[in-house]
Amino acid sequence: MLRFLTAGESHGKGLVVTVEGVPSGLSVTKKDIQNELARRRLGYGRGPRMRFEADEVELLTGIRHGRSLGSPIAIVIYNSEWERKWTEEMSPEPGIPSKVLTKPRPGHADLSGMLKYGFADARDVLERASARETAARVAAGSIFKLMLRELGVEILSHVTQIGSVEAVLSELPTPADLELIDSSEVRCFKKDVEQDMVAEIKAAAKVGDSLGGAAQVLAYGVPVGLGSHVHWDRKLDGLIAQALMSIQAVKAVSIGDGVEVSYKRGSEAHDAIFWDPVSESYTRDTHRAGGIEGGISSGDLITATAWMKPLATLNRPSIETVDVVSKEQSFSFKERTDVTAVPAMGVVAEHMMAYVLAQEATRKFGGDSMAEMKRNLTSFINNLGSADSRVGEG
Ligand SMILES: Cc1cc2nc3c(=O)[nH]c(=O)nc-3n(C[C@H](O)[C@H](O)[C@H](O)COP(=O)(O)O)c2cc1C
Ligand SMILES: C=C(O[C@@H]1CC(C(=O)O)=C[C@@H](OP(=O)(O)O)[C@H]1O)C(=O)O
Repeated sequence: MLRFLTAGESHGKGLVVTVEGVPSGLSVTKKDIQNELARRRLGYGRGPRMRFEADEVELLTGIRHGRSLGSPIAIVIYNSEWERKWTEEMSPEPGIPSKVLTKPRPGHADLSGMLKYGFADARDVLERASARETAARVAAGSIFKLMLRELGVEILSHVTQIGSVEAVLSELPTPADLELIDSSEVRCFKKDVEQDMVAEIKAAAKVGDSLGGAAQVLAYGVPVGLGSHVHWDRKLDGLIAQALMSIQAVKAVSIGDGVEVSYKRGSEAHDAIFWDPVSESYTRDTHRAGGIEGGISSGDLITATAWMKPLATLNRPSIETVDVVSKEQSFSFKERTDVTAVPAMGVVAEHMMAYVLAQEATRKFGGDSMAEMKRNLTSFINNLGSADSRVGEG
């Protein structure tokens, strides 16, 4: 089964990710991974770190001469600041930190993590809770995207909301629009809204505040049949929701028209089915269900939206908290922070969607090599509708 595991602290030496179950023969280069990591650093409103963080990648195992071997792939992403600033504070050697953080930040994992793991220093929690970890997810996800591309699937994302500014689209972006989206300061497909979003971020930054928002992920070319209706934990919509919700600060996820569809009547809420004699396949001219019915991909465009809360750390005296030693009412310690990270969250969401789809594709089409997996997919597609020969008889 395809799976991945990340390790690493935000200000440690680096992040590590191990990816297991990638078939042999997939073309993977360091450049492919670096390109996706560079996309994650995009977005107006990020803090100072994204200006110097280089996400330096090292491919340790599982890839030889640019192709996967079918063995576990291990990747390291070095943290650019480690050598300069963090060798003492984050040292694995026995010792005492020079600064102990005793005023947990509301909205972060600090206090719950300290209580759960028995720490008196919030840094013991925040280093791992930080969304720095999403760089490792994107490194893994870039491999899943390459796998999916071989199967004809392309995934993209775009920002649909920052703070109170929404981008209402008449047409959804396609993979051909990805470059245009990435060239937007806020990764917004609607150019006339982009400047309003930037203005909203500037206004929040000016008063030391933060913003949330939303990004939509679209997966084109997903074949029918990923996920399953037979068990609750195999439903594709459930798997996507979990993957996107696991991204730091994401607080809501919808599939297709999601919340919006609940306001409609049934007659207006579903995607009618048509037969296209040219392509000899079923088609839909609306995408309300987000490409998933009964937990199974329908062959239609998959869409999901993730909503992010306004970031909890502020560039001004923060939200009230308690000092865990003195128990005195206080303000949380100050950490470097982004004003908003919605554009980056969209990129991370793409890669988490890629994980779910690649994992389900592996489950459905199997194979130890990419060639075998592609043969299995082609055979499945070519035989669609012919599985039960009794249909149409009697
Ligand atoms: C790409 C990205 C960057 C983030 N940057 C910050 C940040 O600079 N400051 C902050 O307070 N939270 C930031 N967050 C959110 C926190 O990591 C998150 O709120 C925290 O770990 C608590 O998790 P929860 O909000 O999911 O409960 C970021 C999240 C993402 C996805
Ligand atoms: C490091 C990243 O994001 C970080 C996520 C983050 C948080 O609290 O989640 C807080 C900030 O950390 P720092 O204090 O090191 O600047 C962000 O920069 C990254 O995305 O690579």
